[in-house]
Amino acid sequence: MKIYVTKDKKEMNQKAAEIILERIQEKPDMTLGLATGGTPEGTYDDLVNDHQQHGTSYQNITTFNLDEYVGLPSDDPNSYLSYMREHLFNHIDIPPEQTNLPNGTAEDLEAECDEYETRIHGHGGVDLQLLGIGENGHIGFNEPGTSFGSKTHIVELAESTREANARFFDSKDDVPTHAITMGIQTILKAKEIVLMISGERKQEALLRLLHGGVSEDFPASALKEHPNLTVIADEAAIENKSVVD
Ligand SMILES: N[C@@H]1[C@@H](O)[C@H](O)[C@@H](COP(=O)(O)O)O[C@@H]1O
Repeated sequence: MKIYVTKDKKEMNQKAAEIILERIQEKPDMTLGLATGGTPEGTYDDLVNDHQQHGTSYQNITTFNLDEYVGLPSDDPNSYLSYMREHLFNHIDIPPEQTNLPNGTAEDLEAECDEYETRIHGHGGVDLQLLGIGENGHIGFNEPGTSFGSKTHIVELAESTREANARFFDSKDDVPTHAITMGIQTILKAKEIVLMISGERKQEALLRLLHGGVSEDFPASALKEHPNLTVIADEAAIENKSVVD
């Protein structure tokens, strides 16, 4: 595991954008795994700025998002498809048919999960997966207790996750109860993983990731066994500097 500590969230986001841009330069038809939430917003802003200023092209890039809520129409402002359009897709030259998210309104959700998993691997897998982390250590929407062997599946969201995500909705009751998420095994198959961790609320999760054991009680600990993991944490996520020494 490689770890970078940045002064603040802005620098954390910039570092992740730099890594993504380097990989695009090396492989202009790469497959990018994308995440949502508050953490990567600044990274998407940086990619959009770079596209506008330096013209980095996404014409040959394919993206696969980690997850999507169940039951939100795709044009709902809180769907992850809307998030991705607002923060990235509408501002770069990626053809819409090369952007992939699970369909949370599919009639047969189980079949949708199988199809999404097959689509990812049929495409040759993810080259670089961008990740955030939940306060309880969830990655994607894989809550504590999820099998490390899991593939794309339907999950019931933990109350704490619905509470944490309520800030994007009018109230907690509006947060969907279920989501489709890549499984932990799906995520681990990415050739490279970049995990961003920002802010005081994530201190415990970072501490546990760096110093705890590998256990299904803490989904992010699965990442410790990945051969190409980069963690980018801002200073606010570090309670005590010695944790990264
Ligand atoms: N499904 C997403 C995750 O992909 C994200 O990493 C995490 C942290 O979110 P945030 O970055 O807003 O703290 O929770 C959400 O529920």
